[in-house]
Amino acid sequence: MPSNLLLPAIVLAAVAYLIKAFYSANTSALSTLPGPWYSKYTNIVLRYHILTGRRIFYVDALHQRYGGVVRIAPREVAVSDISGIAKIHKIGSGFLKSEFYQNLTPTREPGIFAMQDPHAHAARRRLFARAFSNSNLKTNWESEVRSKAELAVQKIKQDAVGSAKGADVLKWWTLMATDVIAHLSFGESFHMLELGKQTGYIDALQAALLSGVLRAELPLVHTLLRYIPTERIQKIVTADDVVFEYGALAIRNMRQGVGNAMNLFGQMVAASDSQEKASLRDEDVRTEAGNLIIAGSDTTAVTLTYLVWAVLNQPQLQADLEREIASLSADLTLSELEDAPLLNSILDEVLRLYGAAPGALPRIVPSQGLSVNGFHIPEGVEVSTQAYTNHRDSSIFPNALQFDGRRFLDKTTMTSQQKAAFMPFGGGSRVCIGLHLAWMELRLGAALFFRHCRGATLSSCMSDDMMEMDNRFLISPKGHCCYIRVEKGGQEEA
Ligand code: HEM
Repeated sequence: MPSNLLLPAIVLAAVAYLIKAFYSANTSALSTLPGPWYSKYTNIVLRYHILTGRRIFYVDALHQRYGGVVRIAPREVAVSDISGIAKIHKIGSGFLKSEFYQNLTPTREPGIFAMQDPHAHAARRRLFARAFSNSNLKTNWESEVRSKAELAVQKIKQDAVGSAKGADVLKWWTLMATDVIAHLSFGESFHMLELGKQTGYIDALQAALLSGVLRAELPLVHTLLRYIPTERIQKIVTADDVVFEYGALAIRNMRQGVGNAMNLFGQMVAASDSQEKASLRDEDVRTEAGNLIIAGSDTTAVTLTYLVWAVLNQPQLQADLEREIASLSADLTLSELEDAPLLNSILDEVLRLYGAAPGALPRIVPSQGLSVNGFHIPEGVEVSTQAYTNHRDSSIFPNALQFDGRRFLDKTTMTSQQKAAFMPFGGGSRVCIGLHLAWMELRLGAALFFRHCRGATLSSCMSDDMMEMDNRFLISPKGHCCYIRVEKGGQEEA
């Protein structure tokens, strides 16, 4: 082409592209959905908020402005309407998890968290269900969980008493929750609570997760990073391999383990028939062991951290909770904790406002489409719901933005709307499989803390700003810490 025609050709191509983009944006079946004008053309604004850790706030603000159904990107719709949420998450709805999950999880094969095929997922779920049932956890794992929670609180107390800065509860809850789920997955403790820091395997797991976020949100950047030969970058892009190799330990303990050395997979296999056994191959155990650690560590740790922070911000509530815990037996049995009214009400309230996974749970609309609020969303579009918005809806929860530790004291008064909106552990067939384990850790961690660290206060270095939520699928405090102090002599039981 003669060089004097090159520029006009480029301009013409650009104009044609813009006309096509404009045409398809305005004739698409989604063009009538409410939302900001740019969401018809680009996902760049949404991606910007995801990468800056502010997706939940951005989408929530769009719901406040545009209502319960909002187009947030050309092929993505956010739904906060309760009837829409029920349709998306109900069992057998046909709304499958989107590709997002597979990109996010750092393994070669999709594990239970990311699987899309409903039959394969249901089979894996059945296999896991026994091991994660409340009764199995109580019989086989309560003493491990309890001793780790006791050690975590002992470490918190050691750091908190008499020191100016105090103890970082986020650090100790993270080591506790990671030690718990690592022990269950691998069949032996990583002893991170004893070491006071995380192991190289957990470093690799976190790097693999970071690599997954990049793969999900910025695939081109992820590919290019492979060619940058610095040690730091290579650690991130090759972290998958470290995680995969380490999984061999889970396989060995599944086969050889007895008693405490047996892991959850060993228990699953022992309780399954030969067909089910065959469905759990060695590479699945590697995958699942890593995934369970990701799903079961920061989630519980962050929730416990916000619990301490929220309660310490309300001295009267703190005193009442400490009194309730002090009135229980020296053993703090699980059944006592399950029946402790204020403890459980506070935990529900923490899960409402600060549950660790309040963000988008993306699903793909099935062939019949989704009709909600008078709009029709066609097959193939990605729809997502976020508990952050529903849990803060004041037409559902009165004074929704206020942390009210007594809100759930009498759960028989919960309205059907409240029950439908309350989804800290997700819903339907993909509801959190670790929720009984989470509740065990939350109850034990909180009760032991408020028994042994009575009168704790937030350290003077803490500000509300540091506890603002950073949202990267899960939430975590922006300041990456939560320091508390206990006065000498003030920590003993009354
Ligand atoms: C307070 C703590 C926790 C919270 C708030 C939480 C929250 C959630 C949520 C919202 C989901 C649904 C995700 C979706 O639909 O996309 C989920 C799924 C899941 N969670 Fe948890 N979780 C917690 C603790 C745990 C623990 C301790 C484990 C350990 C095993 C765990 C393992 C899983 C797994 C494997 C899934 C995927 C289930 C499936 O797709 O079938 N979670 N969790």
